Amino acid sequence: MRRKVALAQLDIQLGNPAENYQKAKQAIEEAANHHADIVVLPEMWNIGYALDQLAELADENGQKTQQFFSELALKNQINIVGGSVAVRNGQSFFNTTYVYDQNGNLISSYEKVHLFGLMNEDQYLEAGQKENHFKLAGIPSASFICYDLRFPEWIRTVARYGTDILYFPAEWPSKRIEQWKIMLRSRAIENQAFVVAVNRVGTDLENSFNGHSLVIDPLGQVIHDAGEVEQVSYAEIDLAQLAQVRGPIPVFKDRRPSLYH
Ligand SMILES: O=C(O)CCC(=O)C(=O)O
Repeated sequence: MRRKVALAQLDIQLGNPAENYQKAKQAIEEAANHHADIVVLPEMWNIGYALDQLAELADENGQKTQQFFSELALKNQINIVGGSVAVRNGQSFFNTTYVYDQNGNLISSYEKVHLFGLMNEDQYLEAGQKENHFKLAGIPSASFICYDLRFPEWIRTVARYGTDILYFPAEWPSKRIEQWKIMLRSRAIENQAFVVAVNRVGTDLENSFNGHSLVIDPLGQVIHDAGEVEQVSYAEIDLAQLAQVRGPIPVFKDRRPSLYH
């Protein structure tokens, strides 16, 4: 089984949802025109890290984003891993992913579990409490958000169900991009899964972002690097590779969870 994934490496406009929804719409339509099966967006694409404007700008109960994805997925017959958006729930704010199938149905959602203090998330956001495992385009998958990447025990907790693609939407700053690449490759190798990771480009008030959205195979080989410009780019995943990798080295079967703390 093969699947074509589209990586929407966007230049997110700080505190400008109108422009960002327009960019996301164009990217999803472009991916569909290129016959991608799945399109993936970056983290916090609706407003960027305008955390001090959450009260005015966060999406109330995620309603606007959910309607936006549902309509675009159905109209364009494309599966969407919707990066993440800033969402308001009552008095709390979350960094939330929505996943839609090509019929416009909400498949799952996820609230970022590990908040990144260096970008002040812990001062403004509530942390999520649950994992995000789902089947999309026929593929058992899981998604995380950016800083979650530094917690291999969290990734493994979700991946142990049998997960073929791990998605990582992010706003990962340029200055630590080598760590991004190394850790993404490690998560692919140790979980014997494909990794699809979508970062942003551009700048905000504090950081610059240089993309390098990646698709990595279960051996840890980078099969696609989106480079450093704003673009939608594509990679084909051959899921038959999973059995070839997992057969001779059955990592999940050989685990000794009773010894781990
Ligand atoms: O862990 C890092 O270095 C970057 C994390 C990050 O930027 C985020 O979680 O938004």
